[in-house]
Amino acid sequence: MAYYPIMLDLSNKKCLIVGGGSVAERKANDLLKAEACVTIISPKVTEGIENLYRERRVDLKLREYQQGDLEGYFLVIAATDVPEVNEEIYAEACDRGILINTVDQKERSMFISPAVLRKGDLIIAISTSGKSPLLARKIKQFLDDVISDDIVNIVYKLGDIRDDAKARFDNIEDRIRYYEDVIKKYIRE
Ligand SMILES: C[C@@]1(CC(=O)O)c2cc3[nH]c(cc4nc(cc5[nH]c(cc(n2)[C@H]1CCC(=O)O)[C@@](C)(CC(=O)O)[C@@H]5CCC(=O)O)C(CC(=O)O)=C4CCC(=O)O)c(CCC(=O)O)c3CC(=O)O
Ligand SMILES: NC(=O)C1=CN([C@@H]2O[C@H](COP(=O)(O)OP(=O)(O)OC[C@H]3O[C@@H](n4cnc5c(N)ncnc54)[C@H](O)[C@@H]3O)[C@@H](O)[C@H]2O)C=CC1
Repeated sequence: MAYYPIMLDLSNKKCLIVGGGSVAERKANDLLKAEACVTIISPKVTEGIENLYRERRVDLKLREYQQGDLEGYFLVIAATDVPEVNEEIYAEACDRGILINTVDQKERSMFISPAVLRKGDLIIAISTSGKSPLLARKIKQFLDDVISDDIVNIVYKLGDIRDDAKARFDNIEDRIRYYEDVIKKYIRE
């Protein structure tokens, strides 16, 4: 499988997770970090999901998945521990043209989740194309240790000077030279 990585804007988009175990909880927290509107359908849920519901951060339907549940959603994650149910959800998502991630079968997924390191606006996503999620997590931890938190300010400042540079320099070559000088200065510091 040759994947195409993208950065999706999920803010205020309706996203559904079917299943309420530890995998569903991890995916729910990641979707919330992206400011998505999250609904979970599952007869049983973890304490973590129960807390998210109590804090009104997710909507919850305490029942099994039914055909038709995907109506109106932008994205769905099939995270039950029953392969046949995940297959049904995948089939409905394909019929409706909804983006789907099936946690137990990458062949039944239109996208898979990378391990994600966030430092302010810098987002580093690591995928092994599904070969070893554990390795993806370890690489994330390694990068977290070696990339200083100063990067948060550097990215912020570079974002800030960009509008100014567009007004100051007419051509892109001059702008790129300017950004490179600023980046060199910050990295040296
Ligand atoms: C294909 C994919 C689909 C998807 O979920 O999107 C998938 C599938 C499966 N994962 C399984 C197992 C584990 N998954 C993790 C952890 C994570 N899994 C994540 C992503 C992905 N997992 C996608 C590919 C990512 C890539 O391309 O590398 C991460 C990165 C992000 C996230 O989940 O959001 C997150 C780390 C988050 C972080 O810490 O940052 C751990 C380790 C742990 O829990 O510590 C284990 C146990 C160790 C191991 O197996 O490696 C199993 C077998 C279950 C079984 O054996 O029963 C399947 C199914 C299969 O492979 O058949
Ligand atoms: N993608 C990933 O990162 C990983 C995937 N997995 C896979 O993910 C699956 C789920 O893992 P866990 O969360 O640990 O399992 P779990 O057993 O803790 O949770 C399964 C959840 O699915 C719910 N469920 C069962 N039937 C349902 C139905 N018909 N409708 C709605 N909800 C239903 C259960 O109530 C439960 O809340 C496992 O089968 C495993 O193969 C496991 C580890 C990591």
